[in-house]
Amino acid sequence: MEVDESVEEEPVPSPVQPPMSRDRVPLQKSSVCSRSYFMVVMVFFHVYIINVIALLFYVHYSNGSSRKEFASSTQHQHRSFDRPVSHERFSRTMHLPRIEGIRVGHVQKVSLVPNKVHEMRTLSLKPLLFEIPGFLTDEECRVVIQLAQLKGLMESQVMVPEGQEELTEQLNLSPEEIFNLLDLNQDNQLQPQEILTHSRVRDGIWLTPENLREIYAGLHADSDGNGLLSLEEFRALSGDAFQSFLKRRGLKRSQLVRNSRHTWLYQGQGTHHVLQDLRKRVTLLTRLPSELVELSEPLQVVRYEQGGHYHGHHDSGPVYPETTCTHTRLATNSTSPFETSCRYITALFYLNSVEGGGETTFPVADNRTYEELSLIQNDVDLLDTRKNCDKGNLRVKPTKGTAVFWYNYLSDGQGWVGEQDEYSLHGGCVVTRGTKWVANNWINVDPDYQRQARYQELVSQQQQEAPGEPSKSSSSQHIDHHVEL
Ligand SMILES: O=C(O)CCC(=O)C(=O)O
Ligand SMILES: [Fe+2]
Repeated sequence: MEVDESVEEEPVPSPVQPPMSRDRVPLQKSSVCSRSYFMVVMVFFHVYIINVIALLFYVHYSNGSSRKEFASSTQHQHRSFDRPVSHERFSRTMHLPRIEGIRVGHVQKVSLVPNKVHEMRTLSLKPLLFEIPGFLTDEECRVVIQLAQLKGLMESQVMVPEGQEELTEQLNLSPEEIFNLLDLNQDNQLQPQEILTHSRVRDGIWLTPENLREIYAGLHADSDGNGLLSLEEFRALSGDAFQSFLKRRGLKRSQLVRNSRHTWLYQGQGTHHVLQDLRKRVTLLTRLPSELVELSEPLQVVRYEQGGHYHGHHDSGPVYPETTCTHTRLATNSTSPFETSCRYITALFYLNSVEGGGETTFPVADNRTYEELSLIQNDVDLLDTRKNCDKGNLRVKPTKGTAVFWYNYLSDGQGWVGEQDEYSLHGGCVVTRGTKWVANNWINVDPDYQRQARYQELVSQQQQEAPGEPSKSSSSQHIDHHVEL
């Protein structure tokens, strides 16, 4: 390419050049060079300074976060469990695998014990629910039942709940305020569903729509007879009118949410090998990290007599921003009123084959929609396992040695716990003949990753500080602070 050098050396003044340009002192070549040189040096100097600062930040923060890796059990920090730990961020190093259901009826082979292959059948996709026949041997069922009997079982639900009147008195609520609390859909009327839900949740008393009609009639509560309570009608009732009416009428165990006895069996080191084996098998089955399973609640063994039942419920509560989990409470120093047992998975074992009834019902499994208030209708209350088990979508027959397991939460799409799966609603149908023995293994995971991580880190530190001692943070707190659902 040819270059017209004359143009370079003697620029032709342009007619549109600003007048000032002519007056400029022509720059010497050497001064142009030194100016450019200065600019380049300055740019390099700034880039260098910025790099050094960035490097210092990187070193500072990367040291910090590597210390805070999830369950960094190799590191020994001299921090006791009682000392508060806060403002830590744990990088996401743990993911929760979720077993694929594929489709209802799909069977997958799983290897859980040497020389045996189990078949795992998908029972529903909403909730994700599986059945594994022969999960326990007959001998293992016998051992678990005998250990529970040896330990002793207690009533799963007390007849008279305490402390409710005190709360009402302390808060000094007006009838309007109580009415508003009960009016879930805020339509200024109390539907039977609203009263029934309240009674079941608050007192654990299972009123039926017929019971309610009987109470209204006995107390002359529904003066216009439309089946609803207006604020005026509600005001006319005294604060504990319902409770006093029920007390006068007498309360039977069959009118409670749950009519069974239960006990808890630890599954850690030093316990019967069958209990430890079961826990290992649950880890293999769920494919969850073993530390999660080990830090979960002990095994709950339940006995239903003839006539026993457990009405429809969720094993775990919904996730609100204020929700805290019982199992991670010690690690978070929280005193939230929204505390629940965060049970990611329920593994339920049938320890005997029941002669009559006693199925586990999943009334809305694989339903297209879920609407809480429409579960209770005047003619059919799908939550009632004494009356309406035959009307639900899915029932599992209790067969000795069979396990069922399901997810109580959906995934958050990033390998952690997401929203509660409302379709996991279930209950134990009334036992019409014989006795029913089951055991629950719940796997606790906090939907808040940071809280779960902090909890596990604290437990691992505690174990390093006092090796061999049972962790104050794990099984024992499930017993001490267990929230009955
Ligand atoms: O007894 C059953 O079939 C269900 C038990 C149950 O849901 C529970 O114990 O939470
Ligand atoms: Fe349950």
